[in-house]
Amino acid sequence: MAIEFTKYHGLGNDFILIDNRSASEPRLTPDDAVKWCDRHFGIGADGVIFALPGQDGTDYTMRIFNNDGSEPEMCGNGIRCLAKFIAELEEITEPRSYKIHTLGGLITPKLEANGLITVDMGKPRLLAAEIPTTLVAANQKVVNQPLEVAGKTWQVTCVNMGNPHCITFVDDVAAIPLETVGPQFETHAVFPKKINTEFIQVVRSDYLKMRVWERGAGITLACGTGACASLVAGVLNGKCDRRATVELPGGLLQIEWSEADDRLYMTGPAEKTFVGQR
Ligand SMILES: N[C@@H](CCC[C@H](N)C(=O)O)C(=O)O
Repeated sequence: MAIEFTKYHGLGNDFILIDNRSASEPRLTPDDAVKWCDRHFGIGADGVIFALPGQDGTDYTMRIFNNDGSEPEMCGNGIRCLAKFIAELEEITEPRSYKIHTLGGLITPKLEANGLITVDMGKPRLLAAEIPTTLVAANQKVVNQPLEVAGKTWQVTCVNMGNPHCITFVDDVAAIPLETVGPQFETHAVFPKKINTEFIQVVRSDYLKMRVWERGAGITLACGTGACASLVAGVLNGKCDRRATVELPGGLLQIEWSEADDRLYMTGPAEKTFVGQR
């Protein structure tokens, strides 16, 4: 039987959204997701997102498969798309927020009157399992660790925003050969769960330029969790303010790491592109 879907994107980071409210397991397998996401033989997307019933007192559960079929814990651009998708399913037009259960914890997107979505992304974790313990043990520093990749030593800071990120500050993001170094970061032996990799150019203390190689999806036009993780890395390295604009190839995100509650707040758009069935 054909399954209905809606295609959304958050700054060009694009997803197939599926109404999965009637079942607690995703309606597609990871193999299906690979086929659906194929840009030549399928619908084409960076991932497939399922709106499932809530659990532990939440309104909904979000599950997501990357376009290689792997399942990440969280997705920042995806959860903005999910908020718009469920508002449409519920026929809600006024501002409201949703409590969403994810594998990365409770996340709360809020639909604003201006059409943007502000997401309470929770607190960053710095000493998560994803931070290579070999590196931490080497000099007991959490930020700015040396890491050998592609024959070069990079200074990296690893931040977990539900999913793991490895951030490097560079002078010129345009000069980074993402297609070649990205996969080598992603599959580096020190990251047993693989990793998302962000390269950040500090334009001003309140304006960062970012390019990303995503775990399980490769080069994407934007990454919300990556933008949050990068701002945290920037603050910890004394390179940026706690509130900054992050410029991605697909557009701008506003990110704040609140001093008051230690939580990250991400504001950006989500747009519906088309509906279909397959
Ligand atoms: N694009 C996303 C992150 C999607 C998951 C990522 N590829 C992973 O495997 O962790 C975002 O906007 O956060």
